[in-house]
Amino acid sequence: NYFVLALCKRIKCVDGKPLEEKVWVMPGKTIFGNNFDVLNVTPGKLFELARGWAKFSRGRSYVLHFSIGSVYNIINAEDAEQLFLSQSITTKGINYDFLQPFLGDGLLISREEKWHLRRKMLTPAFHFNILQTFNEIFKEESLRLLEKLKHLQHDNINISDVIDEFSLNNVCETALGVKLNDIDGESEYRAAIHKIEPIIIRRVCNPLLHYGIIFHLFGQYREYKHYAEITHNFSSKIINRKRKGFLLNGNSSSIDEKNSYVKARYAMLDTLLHQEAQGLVDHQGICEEVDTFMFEGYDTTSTCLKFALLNLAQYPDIQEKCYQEIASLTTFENLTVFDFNNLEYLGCVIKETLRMYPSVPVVTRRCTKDTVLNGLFLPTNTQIFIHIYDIMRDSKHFPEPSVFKPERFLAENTLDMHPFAFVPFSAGSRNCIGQKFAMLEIKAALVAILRTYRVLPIMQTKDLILQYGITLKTNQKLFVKLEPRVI
Ligand code: HEM
Repeated sequence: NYFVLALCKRIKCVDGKPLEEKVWVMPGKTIFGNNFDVLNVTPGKLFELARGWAKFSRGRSYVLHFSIGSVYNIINAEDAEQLFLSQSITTKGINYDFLQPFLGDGLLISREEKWHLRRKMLTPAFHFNILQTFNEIFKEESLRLLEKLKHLQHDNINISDVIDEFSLNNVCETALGVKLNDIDGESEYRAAIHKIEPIIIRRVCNPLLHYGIIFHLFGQYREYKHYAEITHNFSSKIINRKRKGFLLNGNSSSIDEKNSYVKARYAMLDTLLHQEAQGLVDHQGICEEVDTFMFEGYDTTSTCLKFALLNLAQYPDIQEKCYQEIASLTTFENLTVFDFNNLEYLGCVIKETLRMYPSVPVVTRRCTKDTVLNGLFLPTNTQIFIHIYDIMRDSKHFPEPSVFKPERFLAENTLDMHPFAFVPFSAGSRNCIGQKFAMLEIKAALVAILRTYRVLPIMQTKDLILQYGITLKTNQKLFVKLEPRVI
């Protein structure tokens, strides 16, 4: 149909049948395929457009045609399964290229051997033993969060600022091992990230800006560079601070490398500095991982926490059930990782929040060679967009998908759940390395808040206007009100 695009290599069915038999081929608005469908749309419009496509295809995965090539959009668990299980389709898609000046070639973006080595190097830094030490910091930071909320409790509270700060403090103090108390530039770092996000979405939506030279000349390259520098200056301060402590306290001598029974475990930045001392990673490598973990560890978790608070405010009966679950716990300071893990209903609330408002609504991959997936032939450079948001709103697996029902995640209700129906942390080899970290941090914050306050609604979740950022965003500020509990 698109004769202008006919020269491009296109997706085909392996068995020679028409493509429409396997996937929905989304009609474009012009003879230029879907190129002009997304041109210069806002992050909000893009989100709306993608939901429209998912509705139009009635749950079938669909193909879009662009001048840069075809995009295979996966929107159901059945089609996601083979992708997540694949050991060969692990290279990230085009939108991650645009993140590169900000995050460098860290774990999120890197590929092949480099990714493999780094993942192996950093996995122990998220081991259960390490989480136990992080738990103390999460609790400390949760108590500091309560202090802040105490001063705001008489007003409608804009939760973004306090939660963002909470989340960034946590990741810096745990994974990076540096307290932010006397390091300035934290709020500038957060502000810079929020300036970078729309620049990236704008670039994704304009195929011309995909070309580096055009983005440099006519895109927001200078602005992007400026904001990326702010984030890098902040992360450099953290690395320098940690490096000083590392040199002062001595380094690799404290690791019992020879004794295979004693496997020392360190927070992420310590691990990297130890590896640097052994020549296994260089300064550049440390910077890119710190940038990656600081961003991934902060923005994703704070997004989930904000939506969880909105949901709890919206559904007082659900909030009450959470309160009943935590009411009998010991004092907050004495809560262990086991105590938090045992909070089943609160866990269900967090999962249902992630299902309806996934912090990462879409992840992407690129075919680095001709590939066969789900009976489709995908030529080299085909982009694959895995719409986590749509997968988790599929009524086949989650009846009444727009209704907030934490009970869906009670153990007895998940026995027959499709293994790839609930994938907020992605799945397969490139799944989220920080998922247990995130669940623990979110639980600590919610327990602290819920045992002290009743969270009251100021806005309705149905009125939220969602939009794409690097993480899920809303185009309005998020407010709740707090009422102290009388115990
Ligand atoms: C609710 C919180 C979180 C959510 C929903 C989330 C979600 C995700 C998703 C969907 C991916 C896959 C990205 C892709 O395939 O392109 C991912 C990867 C990753 N996440 Fe998370 N994440 C969360 C918290 C965290 C935390 C707390 C950390 C670190 C402290 C973290 C670090 C990472 C890293 C480094 C990767 C890349 C892993 C790799 O490719 O090997 N995330 N996350």
